[in-house]
Amino acid sequence: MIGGDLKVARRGLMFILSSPSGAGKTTLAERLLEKDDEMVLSVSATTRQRRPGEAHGKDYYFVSEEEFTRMRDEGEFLEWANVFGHYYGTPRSLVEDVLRQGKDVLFDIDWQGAQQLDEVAGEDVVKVFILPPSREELERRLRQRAQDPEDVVQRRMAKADAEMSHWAEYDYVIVNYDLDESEELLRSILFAERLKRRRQIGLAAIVKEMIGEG
Ligand SMILES: Nc1ncnc2c1ncn2[C@@H]1O[C@H](COP(=O)(O)OP(=O)(O)OP(=O)(O)O)[C@@H](O)[C@H]1O
Ligand SMILES: Nc1nc2c(ncn2[C@@H]2O[C@H](COP(=O)(O)O)[C@@H](O)[C@H]2O)c(=O)[nH]1
Repeated sequence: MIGGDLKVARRGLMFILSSPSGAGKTTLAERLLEKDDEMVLSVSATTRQRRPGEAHGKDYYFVSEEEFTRMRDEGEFLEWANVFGHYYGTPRSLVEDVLRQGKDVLFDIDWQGAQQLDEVAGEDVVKVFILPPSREELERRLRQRAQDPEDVVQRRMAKADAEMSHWAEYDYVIVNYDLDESEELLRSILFAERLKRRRQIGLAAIVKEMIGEG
């Protein structure tokens, strides 16, 4: 995408979106992916129930607790956490494959996962926190999504403060007032991060060819 066909070889990055449930990160992730062929979504495994419209292998790998435990114990996850009473984990293999191709991986994970990826992948990680405009708007969005029963909505609202208290651990923070504006801001962050000198590993060879060795 950047540089058209004549691309400078670059190191792929790990682009993490976190937010309290309902702030809009899944919607923003879908929008980012729609127009970007250099980024691939990390599809997590989870033990939670499938929501209407969700597909196995696209939104999540829906697995039993036994299967999740087996995957965890065999080291198949790059990170994993218990969120809202269910297990969620990032399968290692896709992430490693995509990064090896010099492409980026997009993660929709909570603060616990973001901390773990930071520990294992440090320099390759870019963390963005999405805040809702207000608590009232967060609750409205959770309800209008109309995919969770009332007790689940209540539980997620009760956990929103705990998730939001981690905002300062992130590199960037976007208050998601308007989807179009937030999408544009996210894309700006992504493009700037791709252009960081240390990620453009093909630059040295290009410059060497232009100016010679000395
Ligand atoms: N800026 C916005 N203005 C109005 N509605 C929005 C905005 N952003 C997202 N929404 C809506 O809010 C609802 C929740 O969004 P979404 O499912 O993307 O949240 P999420 O952060 O991924 O939640 P979860 O962590 O539970 O997966 C959706 O119905 C979405 O269309
Ligand atoms: N640490 C991880 N958190 C994850 C992962 N996959 C999703 N999540 C987070 O869980 C909550 C709830 O998601 P929902 O789809 O049930 O609404 C949300 O904050 C996700 O970001 C994961 O692999 N690891």
